[in-house]
Amino acid sequence: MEITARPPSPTKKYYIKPPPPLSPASGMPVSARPSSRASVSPRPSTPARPSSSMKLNTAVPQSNRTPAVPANTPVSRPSSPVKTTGSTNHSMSTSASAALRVPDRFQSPTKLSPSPKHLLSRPRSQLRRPASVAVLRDQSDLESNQSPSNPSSPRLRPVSSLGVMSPSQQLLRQSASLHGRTASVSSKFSTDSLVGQGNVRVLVRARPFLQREIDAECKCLLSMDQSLGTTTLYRTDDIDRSDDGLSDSGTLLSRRARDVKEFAFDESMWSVDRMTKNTQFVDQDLLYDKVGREFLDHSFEGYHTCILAYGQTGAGKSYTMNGTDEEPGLIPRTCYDLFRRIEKMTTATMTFTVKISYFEIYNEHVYDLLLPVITDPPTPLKVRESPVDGPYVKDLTTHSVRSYAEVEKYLKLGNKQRATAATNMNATSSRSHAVFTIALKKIESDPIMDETTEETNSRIRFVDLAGSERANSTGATGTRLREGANINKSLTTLGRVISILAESTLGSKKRDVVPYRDSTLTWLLKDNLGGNSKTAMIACISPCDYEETLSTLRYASQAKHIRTRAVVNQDFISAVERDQKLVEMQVTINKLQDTLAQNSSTHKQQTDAQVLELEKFRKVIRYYEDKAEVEEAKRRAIMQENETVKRHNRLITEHIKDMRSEATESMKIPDSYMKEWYSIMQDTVKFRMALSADTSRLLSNGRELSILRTVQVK
Ligand SMILES: Nc1ncnc2c1ncn2[C@@H]1O[C@H](COP(=O)(O)OP(=O)(O)OP(=O)(O)O)[C@@H](O)[C@H]1O
Repeated sequence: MEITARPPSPTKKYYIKPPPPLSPASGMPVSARPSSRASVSPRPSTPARPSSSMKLNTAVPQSNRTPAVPANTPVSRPSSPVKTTGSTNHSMSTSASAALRVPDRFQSPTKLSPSPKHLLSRPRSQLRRPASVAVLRDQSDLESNQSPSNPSSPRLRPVSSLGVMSPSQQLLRQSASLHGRTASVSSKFSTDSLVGQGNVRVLVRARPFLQREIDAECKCLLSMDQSLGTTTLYRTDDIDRSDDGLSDSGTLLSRRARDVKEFAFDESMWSVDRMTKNTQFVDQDLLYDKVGREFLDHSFEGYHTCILAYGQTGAGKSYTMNGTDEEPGLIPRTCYDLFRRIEKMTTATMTFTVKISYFEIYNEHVYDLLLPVITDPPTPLKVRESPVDGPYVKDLTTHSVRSYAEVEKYLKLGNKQRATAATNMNATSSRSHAVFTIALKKIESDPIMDETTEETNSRIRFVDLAGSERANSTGATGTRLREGANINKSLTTLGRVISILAESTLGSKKRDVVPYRDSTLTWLLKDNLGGNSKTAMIACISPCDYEETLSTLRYASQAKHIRTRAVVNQDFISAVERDQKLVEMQVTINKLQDTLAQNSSTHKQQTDAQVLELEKFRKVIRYYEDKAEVEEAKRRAIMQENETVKRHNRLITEHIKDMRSEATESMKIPDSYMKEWYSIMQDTVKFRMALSADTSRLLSNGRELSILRTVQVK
């Protein structure tokens, strides 16, 4: 497991391959970066490098390859997320020998339906891709993909089979032709693919009826014209439609014409039922052909890509992106195809590394879905902005993967950890926006023949948005209600971002600030919505919910006006610069080693001093410990002595008691003596009393006598 490093410093010097000079179809500058980022100086004009896959088959002479950039023309690349250095220790080359482990269900067509054939079953000869897209087209590739059930004819009906078109359909066709987008699907956006800038591709997919809708006898409110990419929505099924949806005159008849809404998209994909006449049923396989394969092509060309699934809750977003075990969706199919191509393209001079990450935005907080152990409660991650790479999730884990089986393991883990809950509308409703990212790095170098090392970094992003919902439809209360409010808030911000970006594309004079920062979702998708990315939105709709479907279609309709400017994220390093870089890196390594060695010697000295100090302390402690022991011994001796003295005292006390009692015993006076003594005492008292009486008589006599004498003297 790896932790994403902070994006590299913007001061790094890179050489950027210049875009092809002009698009032959549009005459527009090819791969032009937005003017705000125009500080990038282009490399000296060189012929466009042939795509790698083309090289595989056509053996382009090395001398024809892009010449080395002179070492004195470095340019700084302010906005490209391409890294020629940094986190190389994490990267892992996927060599030809690396086993591409294919799960059983992809290996045996008889076992389970999603066999390789199932995943990639459409013959490449039938694929409707822009001419510019380079793909493997060798014979084995074609053979391995030949579908027996569908040997030659694409499942598209010819335009001529549509009959007479309604005026609005004709208008749509005219307008499409005016913009160079004819009904021929194969020509759609080829120009955009060449120049790397173009509108967000918008595809609409209508899902089948769910059991509860069948039980409620809901009626289908949709029809599609796939050749024009139009989707028509009716308020009720109260329309006069013949089997093919057209009246005798060929026009759609509605009694409530004002409630019929018609929208044109790049693709309108019918997945409602296989029985609808003149309508091609879009299963997971065909869906991958329509959008997944082409976007993977772009990734191999070096473009950042993003596919978003938008729609009402229960409209089929998760089914479209992830699918089921039996019917894998866009993400597993893309990953499977990715490793299949890597296996074929890896050579001694061309290697690939693949890293993945998966996070969700739940209640406006970002959570890593690929952490093996999630804390309870889970820790939200912070969103930071780098001047080079724009907004990114700090500390999000990225995982190097070498086979589809490894990706599948991570996907399962992530999907298991994603917040889902049952609502009235969907038994497994996603309560968060999930973003699965594949970082693909292609390194081409031929040390013998070629002077340059070419590095192409592209990012494939799949965004499964949480469903827009009305609280009364979902029956949400409490936590679900709060989740729903947050979901709606971020989707509303996404809507505002889309609307402002669309207005600016349509040349509105009003220059509103795009409120990317108003929600975590739009902030993290900033580049995909209005910057360096080829982006597709798949609007998933229910066949029988007028209001929600209308709102989704309006949303999607605005999104198709957004224009992004994707550039090939490619860097060239000349042999001289590469060597210089190696020398620089070696110098840095040496410096670091010196610092480490210095640090360790200083550290050793410090440690020795500390050890001495510690020893001193230990000695002091030992001294005090010894002292304490002696004191303790003394204390114990005194205690013992004390005890002995106490015992001694007790004995003496007892002895004294004995002696006293003995003495008392020996000093006892016989009763006769006592009686005698008593009578003597009584006599004594009597005598005293008599004496006292006599004395007082004598005294009174004496007083009388003295009075007499006094009188006598006088
Ligand atoms: N194209 C389809 N073919 C067959 N079944 C489909 C299709 N689209 C959707 N479903 C089914 O419809 C149900 C709802 O689809 P899903 O869970 O993908 O909706 P959601 O838009 O992701 O909803 P939420 O936003 O609530 O997560 C699922 O049972 C799914 O299998």
